Amino acid sequence: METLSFDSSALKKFVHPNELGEMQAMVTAADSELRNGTGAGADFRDWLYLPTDYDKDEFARIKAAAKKIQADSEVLVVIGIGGSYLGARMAVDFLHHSFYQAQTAADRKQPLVLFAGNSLSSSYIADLIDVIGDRDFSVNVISKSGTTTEPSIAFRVFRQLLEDKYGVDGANARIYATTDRQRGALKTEADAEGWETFVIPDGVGGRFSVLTAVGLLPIAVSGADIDQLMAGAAKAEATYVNPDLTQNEAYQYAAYRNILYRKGYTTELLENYEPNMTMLAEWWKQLAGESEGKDQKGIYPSSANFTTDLHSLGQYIQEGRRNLMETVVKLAEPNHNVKVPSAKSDPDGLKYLEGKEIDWVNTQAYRAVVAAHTTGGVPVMTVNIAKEDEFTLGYLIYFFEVAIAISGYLNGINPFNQPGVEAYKTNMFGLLGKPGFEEIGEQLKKEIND
Ligand SMILES: O=P(O)(O)OC[C@H]1O[C@](O)(CO)[C@@H](O)[C@@H]1O
Repeated sequence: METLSFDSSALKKFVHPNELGEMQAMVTAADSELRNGTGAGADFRDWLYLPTDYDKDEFARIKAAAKKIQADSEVLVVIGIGGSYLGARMAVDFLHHSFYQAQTAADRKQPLVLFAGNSLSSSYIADLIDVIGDRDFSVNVISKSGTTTEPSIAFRVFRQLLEDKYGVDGANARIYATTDRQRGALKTEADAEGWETFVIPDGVGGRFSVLTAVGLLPIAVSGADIDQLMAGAAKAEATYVNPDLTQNEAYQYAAYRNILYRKGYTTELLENYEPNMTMLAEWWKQLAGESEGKDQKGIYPSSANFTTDLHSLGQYIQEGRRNLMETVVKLAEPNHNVKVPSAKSDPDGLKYLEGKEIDWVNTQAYRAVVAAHTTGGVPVMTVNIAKEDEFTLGYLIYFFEVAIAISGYLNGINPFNQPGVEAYKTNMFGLLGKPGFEEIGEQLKKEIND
């Protein structure tokens, strides 16, 4: 099958055949805003050409650094939050063994890539230190701003750990900083300490940065093929250039989700039938939520993992409030095919499935769910993907990035800023007593009777 195909055939009950064509003028305008830079946030569109127009020298340095880390470390601790972590995290899950973290070093062959700085949980940090134990490790600290609280705190902890284990010079040789090309606290410190640095390009926002060093270094360290990842993305870049809705499936997806949104389907669930795509949905949730949720509007991005969640959320999806739409990422070819075994007796009534591939059962479940949810009033779209390999993942990443950007313009917002995330940070700095935020802190403490 093709690397990716978008299937909207289950939308018939919800979208009249003429509606897609009626979106064409708006889609053409959104495409022009995106590609000609006439839309809001135009300075942050460099991800659009990233699969082909990237720094080849840096790409070679990423591979060299990955080789060094593979040679001298059993663990790579990747420190970052939001767009500075989700892409690498979802890619490592998508591309490796379902029990990647539980595999022995010999089976995994490459360093274990673990993540920190994506919460403020002290137990998580302590447990991660425990899991590293005596093993050799390196740190990749990733932050565009260089001042984000969660990764900054984690970096202090793991830098200290490195220095205790290897001394200051030894630690400095094991720290890799991915940050702004020239500005920011992290860049300044990296230059002063001699850490190897990689760049988050100016024109690429965090949630669009997985195909920069942000994602590429950890993904390469995990042993995945980043050439293939970029090749898949490059194929998608070439495929999704035509604004004609009959030709461009990424734009179709953008148009349909906006058609549905305007009919009251305000929450979109990204769904999978493969547990190792759970983090794919988390990555997509930031991409969609931070891009589109502003000016008091936007589709709320949520997710569900099937068939697991059919036994928890399934009831709500089938019969709850009718504001849901679903987008399934459906895998065509699993990495392994296991069959339902034969048994001597049939107490579980599974005789009729003996010898059948479990993936075939999975696909019948998907087909059954699409039919049931459609009947229940939930529109379902499907993104069919060929394989769980690097090429397909690169393609899929680009599909979602370009679709969400077009979708944002269709809804009349700036898809590339995120002003809303500052509100909690300002309050938190006030409560923490950060210099410059004292007044806000005092005011808040009064409000919450602290
Ligand atoms: O890379 P940084 O600057 O640490 O930011 C991490 C994340 O935090 C945000 O700025 C939101 O707080 C995201 O947009 C970004 O992906």
